[in-house]
Amino acid sequence: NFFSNSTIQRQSKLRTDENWIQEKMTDNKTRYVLMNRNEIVVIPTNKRHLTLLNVNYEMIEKYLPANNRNFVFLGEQDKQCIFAVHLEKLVLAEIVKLHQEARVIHAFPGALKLRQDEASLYSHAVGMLSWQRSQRFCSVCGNATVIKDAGYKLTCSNHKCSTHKGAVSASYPRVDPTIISAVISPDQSRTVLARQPRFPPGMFSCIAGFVEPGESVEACCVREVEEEVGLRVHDVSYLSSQFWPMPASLMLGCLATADGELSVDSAELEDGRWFTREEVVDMMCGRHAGGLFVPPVQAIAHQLLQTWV
Ligand SMILES: NC(=O)c1ccc[n+]([C@@H]2O[C@H](COP(=O)([O-])OP(=O)(O)OC[C@H]3O[C@@H](n4cnc5c(N)ncnc54)[C@H](O)[C@@H]3O)[C@@H](O)[C@H]2O)c1
Repeated sequence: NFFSNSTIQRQSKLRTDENWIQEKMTDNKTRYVLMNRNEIVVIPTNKRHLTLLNVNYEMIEKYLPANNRNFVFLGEQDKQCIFAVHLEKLVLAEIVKLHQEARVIHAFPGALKLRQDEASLYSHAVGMLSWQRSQRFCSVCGNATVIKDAGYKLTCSNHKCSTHKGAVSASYPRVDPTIISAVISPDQSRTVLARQPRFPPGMFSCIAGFVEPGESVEACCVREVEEEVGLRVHDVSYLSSQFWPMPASLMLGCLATADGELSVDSAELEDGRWFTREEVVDMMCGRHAGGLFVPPVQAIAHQLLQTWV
């Protein structure tokens, strides 16, 4: 699935080798992916496609943050190391000026125009860098955290902090498991799609929700479908997963059969309906008579519906 098809070798065992990381960081063959929160630096390849700007160490040396903050080693591809770095907006603007066709764009929907492998680099980077930004201080004593393992571990800078003695001695990157399900009628002829108020007008999607502690994927699917559209799910089968960089959901794609009376939770959803297979095909192809549509091909919601139709 899109955002989850990286072709890099993550080389996780080398993250603890500080000398190797330092050497690769400053090697001019190394490539840097630049971002600022939800923005990325790209070069248009044609009207519909973008590529990430390639920058080497020399080009960004003076902008690199102190103490390796906002910085992560993504991995190696064709013997070239790839790092990602979060830079201030003004810095990105300055770098862009040096590259004729480069521009800073909003990652959504911009990242949907990247090649699959670059979209996966972006999702890896945004998941890591947003986690680092959210963990600047120790949750036990409030002192600043220190980055370790090429960006993959944070420890407390206060050596007297109890985290240095306890089992939970460090903070690791966070991934939020989330179910997303195509909910199908028992006769297989219809599926339920719903829309949240924040969706673009006309867009309907599959039922989704975060897994809670103590829940299996199946139990979460049963609960979310019941909560959101009032239907009882009989069986759930897992299809595939997608890392969704908003900022770090792991979408667990399921198919489920459900019956009962549709009852939409109006606190969370603006609308929810049964759609026939034919309607869904029209929505996927952008030719629905009422102008309704489903998420784009890059979203696992689209892939689940594709499997069902
Ligand atoms: N890739 C796809 O096809 C696709 C389709 C639908 C939804 N999604 C993603 O699935 C996720 C969940 O969808 P949703 O519609 O329920 O989202 P949502 O963002 O509307 O969240 C629903 C509720 O869950 C709680 N919540 C928010 N963040 C949480 C977290 N990290 N952990 C636990 N609870 C949290 C909040 O109370 C929030 O109101 C979102 O990230 C959304 O972007 C992806």
